[in-house]
Amino acid sequence: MRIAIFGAGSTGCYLAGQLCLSGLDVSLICRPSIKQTLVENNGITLSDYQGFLQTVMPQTLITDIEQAPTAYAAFDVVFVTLKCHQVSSIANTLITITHSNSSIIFMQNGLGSFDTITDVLSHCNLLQGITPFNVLQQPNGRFHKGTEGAFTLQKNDHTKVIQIAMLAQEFGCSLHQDMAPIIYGKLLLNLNNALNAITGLPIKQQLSQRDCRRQLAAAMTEWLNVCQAANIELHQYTKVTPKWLPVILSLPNMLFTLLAKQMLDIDPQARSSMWEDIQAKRKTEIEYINGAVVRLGEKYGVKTPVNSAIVAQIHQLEQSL
Ligand SMILES: NC(=O)C1=CN([C@@H]2O[C@H](COP(=O)(O)OP(=O)(O)OC[C@H]3O[C@@H](n4cnc5c(N)ncnc54)[C@H](OP(=O)(O)O)[C@@H]3O)[C@@H](O)[C@H]2O)C=CC1
Ligand SMILES: CC(C)(CO)C(=O)C(=O)O
Repeated sequence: MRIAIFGAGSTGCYLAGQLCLSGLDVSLICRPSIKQTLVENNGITLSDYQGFLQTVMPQTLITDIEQAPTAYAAFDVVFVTLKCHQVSSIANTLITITHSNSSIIFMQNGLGSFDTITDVLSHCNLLQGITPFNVLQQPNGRFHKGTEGAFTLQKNDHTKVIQIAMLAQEFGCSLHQDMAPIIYGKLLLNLNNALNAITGLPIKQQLSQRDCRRQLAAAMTEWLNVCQAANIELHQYTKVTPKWLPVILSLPNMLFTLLAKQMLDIDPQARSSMWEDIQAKRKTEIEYINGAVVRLGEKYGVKTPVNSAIVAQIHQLEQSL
């Protein structure tokens, strides 16, 4: 089984590293700067907040598909790990590198990017996946996992093989038939991405401040209201059920610290991917995250002023950089 990671950046390199260490055949399709970093540092170094540290080199590093004839119809599984707004631009290349039995697994946060591509890719199996944890790209080809969780993939014959290989290395990997609750539930957590980028603080420090938690609770409450109106079910990622999260987040600091130990058991330096985007002066995924809450709110007649304000603030930040 040949696997490609298309758009290997923070999460893509982390996933590639775990797959390689699981004994799978992995190629990266990445920017020349990533290739150069990996060549100079003998591969991808995976590290995590619990002390894991290992370096591994993927089989092939491709920076230009047109210069890689061995990539034509070559991949049985392609993980797409680029940003939401970049997904639709790679449709033709995805067709070129896959065959009729391939599985393409889209690993984006938020809502909407998957829908932009499904119509044009009807030749093979289209799946979704989620990275429930944070990955920060660091110097020297190091990719650091800052929070807990394991890759979550839609179930089919390819992902079953991947899961077995990953579990054998104790990496964790969960499979689900119905990805909708997984994606919608993750969106609830991603409502912190923009707030984290706005405060500029590490997530742990941000969540230690009650005012910051209350803003997050307000944004989450709007999404929970939309989900109730739209009859959307949410997967539970935290110890408490989604509907209790805003309540817990709004507690005074002492009570919150006592009750939400797991939420604060994260790397002191972990930040959201949107914080990384703002720092790198890249376009953010705000329209697919808080923007999606606003759009669905409009559709179901639920007011979402908090998320609208967050969208506007992030657009302002994008323009000021
Ligand atoms: N980072 C994180 O901690 C988490 C991220 N996610 C989600 O995962 C998805 C991916 O995020 P993340 O890994 O952070 O993204 P990154 O921006 O780190 O990685 C995407 C990579 O793909 C590259 N790329 C874009 N287009 C192409 C192309 N045509 N050919 C080759 N390379 C390309 C980008 O280069 P360039 O920048 O030059 O365009 C970048 O290096 C997002 O939806 C994000 O929300 C989910 C959980 C955690
Ligand atoms: C893991 C989490 C929720 C961390 O903020 C994330 O998805 C992101 O940074 O994009």
